[in-house]
Amino acid sequence: MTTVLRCTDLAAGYTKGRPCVRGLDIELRSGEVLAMLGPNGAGKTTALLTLAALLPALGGTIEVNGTPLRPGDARGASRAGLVLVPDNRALFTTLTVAENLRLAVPGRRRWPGERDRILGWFPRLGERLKVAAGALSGGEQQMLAIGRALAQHPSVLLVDELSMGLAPVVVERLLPVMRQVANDTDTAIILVEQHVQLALGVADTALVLRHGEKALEGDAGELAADPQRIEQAYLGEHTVPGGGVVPAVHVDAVQ
Ligand SMILES: Nc1ncnc2c1ncn2[C@@H]1O[C@H](COP(=O)(O)OP(=O)(O)OP(=O)(O)O)[C@@H](O)[C@H]1O
Repeated sequence: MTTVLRCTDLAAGYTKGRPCVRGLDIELRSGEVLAMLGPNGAGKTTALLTLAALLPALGGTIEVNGTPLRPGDARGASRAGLVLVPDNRALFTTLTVAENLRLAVPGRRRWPGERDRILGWFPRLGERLKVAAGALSGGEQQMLAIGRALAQHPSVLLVDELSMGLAPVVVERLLPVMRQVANDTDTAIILVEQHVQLALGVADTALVLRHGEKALEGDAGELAADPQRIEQAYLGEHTVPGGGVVPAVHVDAVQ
């Protein structure tokens, strides 16, 4: 597997000189699924927006397939194959499912083939092609948002909180599809996710951001088997008299 995305010492944020993400290194190979985890406000969305160059990096470098991206060059990032599914899903709510998909398919690609490829991952959308996107359920809207992103044949797909507003049972069905997409297409995927165990169940690797810095990274399966490490990375740890280290909150508190 080749490295498709490499970011080194990335600093990201909204004000020059005041990064809210610092020193972030990521190396992602084709077909690899990375779960980016961390508590609210840790900087996950900021990191994704910066990788997609929708926010100019405040420091560090981002390379896609060995080519450096210019900070804030969103068009260049998209041409290089970085595609973001934002947490608001960014659909044309008054257009139908078919129209939303059609608009995402570059002209040179044949529409029916592309549509059928996407419906292969999301057959439910096939039953809803003539329905306005705004009338879909939350899960169907998420399928459509991901389908639109896949129509662009990304080499790196960045998915911000797939589970936002969805029932856990829907998330349980959707996350494995992301694994399937990575397997089928060799697309590398970064999943920003609050459902820690579900995300670890489909990812190859995981990292935890806390206060804008990487607090933990490793093999997803190993981390899934050791929830206390995740919990400590989320919540920090404090020492108790006698020198022991205890997590601040019980492991079940981390979804
Ligand atoms: N548009 C913005 N302008 C200024 N600061 C922002 C903006 N958006 C987010 N922030 C700040 O950046 C920091 C990181 O936020 P970010 O949304 O990246 O975290 P997150 O890990 O994605 O959190 P959540 O899980 O709640 O979405 C926070 O301190 C947040 O208040």
